[in-house]
Amino acid sequence: MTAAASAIASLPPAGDLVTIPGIAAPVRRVHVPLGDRAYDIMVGGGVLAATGRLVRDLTGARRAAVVTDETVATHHLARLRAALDDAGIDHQAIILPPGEGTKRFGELERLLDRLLASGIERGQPVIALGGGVVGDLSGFAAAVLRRGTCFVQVPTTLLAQVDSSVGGKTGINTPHGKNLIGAFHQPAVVIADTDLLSTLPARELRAGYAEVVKYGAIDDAPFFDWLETRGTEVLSTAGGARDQAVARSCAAKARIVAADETETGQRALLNLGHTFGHAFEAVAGYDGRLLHGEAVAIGMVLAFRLSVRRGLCPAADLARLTRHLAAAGLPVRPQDAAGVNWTVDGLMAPIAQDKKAREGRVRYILARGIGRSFIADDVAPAEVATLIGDVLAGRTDADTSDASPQIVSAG
Ligand SMILES: NC(=O)c1ccc[n+]([C@@H]2O[C@H](COP(=O)([O-])OP(=O)(O)OC[C@H]3O[C@@H](n4cnc5c(N)ncnc54)[C@H](O)[C@@H]3O)[C@@H](O)[C@H]2O)c1
Ligand SMILES: O=C(O)C(=O)C[C@@H](O)[C@H](O)[C@H](O)COP(=O)(O)O
Ligand SMILES: [Zn+2]
Repeated sequence: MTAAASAIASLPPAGDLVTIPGIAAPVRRVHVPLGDRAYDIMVGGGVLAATGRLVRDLTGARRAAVVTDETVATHHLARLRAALDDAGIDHQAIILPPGEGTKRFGELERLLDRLLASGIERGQPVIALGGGVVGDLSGFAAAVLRRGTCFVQVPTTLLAQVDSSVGGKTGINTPHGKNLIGAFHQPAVVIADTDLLSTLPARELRAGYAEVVKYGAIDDAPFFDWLETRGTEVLSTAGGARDQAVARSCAAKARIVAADETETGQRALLNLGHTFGHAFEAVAGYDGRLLHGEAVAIGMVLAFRLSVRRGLCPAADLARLTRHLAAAGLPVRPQDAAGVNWTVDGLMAPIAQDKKAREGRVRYILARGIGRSFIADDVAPAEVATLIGDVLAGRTDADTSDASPQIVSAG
């Protein structure tokens, strides 16, 4: 990863440090101030063991349903079950197939059937143990089960710890596009045990890192600077820098969500790279060839390239973003995902379905530079089609040629 000219050693810590009985290290607590739906995100190594007590103290529930996937169950379900047993919470585990393909209607129906069969009540939490797929699907199931059932997130991927477990967006994909069916349903608490990331494959870690970089690119230039220096540690080493990056990301998301819970305005900034990224995912077919975070990395580069073309953003900032993502081992152009038949028309169709559209006009998150993103509602489809066509044809703009990246691999 590029060493920034000036070493940025530290960032002000996010959240506050709390001690939880039975947990060796202090835990960082980030608050999401949402009135009667306010909750805490608990970040730190080992905090999983406190899940039962935290859930019991918050909800008073003595029963719960744990939803997870086969891979996560192998690694981490036994410890969550022990934590629930410790607190006297009777529970049943529902284990889903892993991967993006699970975020669909058929699986939602099967999950709802199993939750109903378990007899779980509204006040008894559905606990999502897994990545964004488990979180989005089971959060949506909780949102519609008995018209709203208590929900708890125990995220196990970097992406889920920094993004999908926070903010209450839940839902499923359809052949028309990503997350087109869903609901806002906030969790009662988020328990982000960063030790769980030790079993996560390096490719998944890198995909989650794209959403970390996103926060810097949206409105936190000092965080982006810091990532340029400490990103390798975030990707390769448990503890220290990784925990800091998770807490900083959660604090950034909490701040934006608290100001605009249901995305009537500024929350759309969290969609930087997603109008393009979701289209890439839809065309790639949710089959693992292109992960969500990878699609977001490519999408952010396109959003910055569009901003440069419009004369809004210095080309140097596009180059810097591209270099940092590529150095982290992330794809930066659609062609980097092999085996997908990319076409302009194929990508424009899901873009037209984007949820940020107003009166038929798709809005994009553009940038005046790193940390200076904004919502643009004057981007014409033809401008986007030209951009995508140029990128697919490998035509780079003369002033935005990217410096060759130094690839590093995650741990
Ligand atoms: N709701 C939101 O605000 C939001 C935000 C960002 C992304 N998302 C959604 O999240 C999804 C992507 O989430 P993801 O990247 O976590 O993918 P994922 O849930 O598919 O998890 C990635 C893979 O890692 C495995 N895994 C999970 N934790 C593991 C662990 N600790 N050790 C070993 N393997 C583990 C899973 O079984 C899976 O195969 C997408 O559907 C995206 O749309 C939602
Ligand atoms: O929480 C948000 O708001 C986001 O946009 C976060 C995104 O990283 C995430 O991928 C989200 O699921 C996208 O939301 P969508 O409304 O565009 O489907
Ligand atoms: Zn995302």
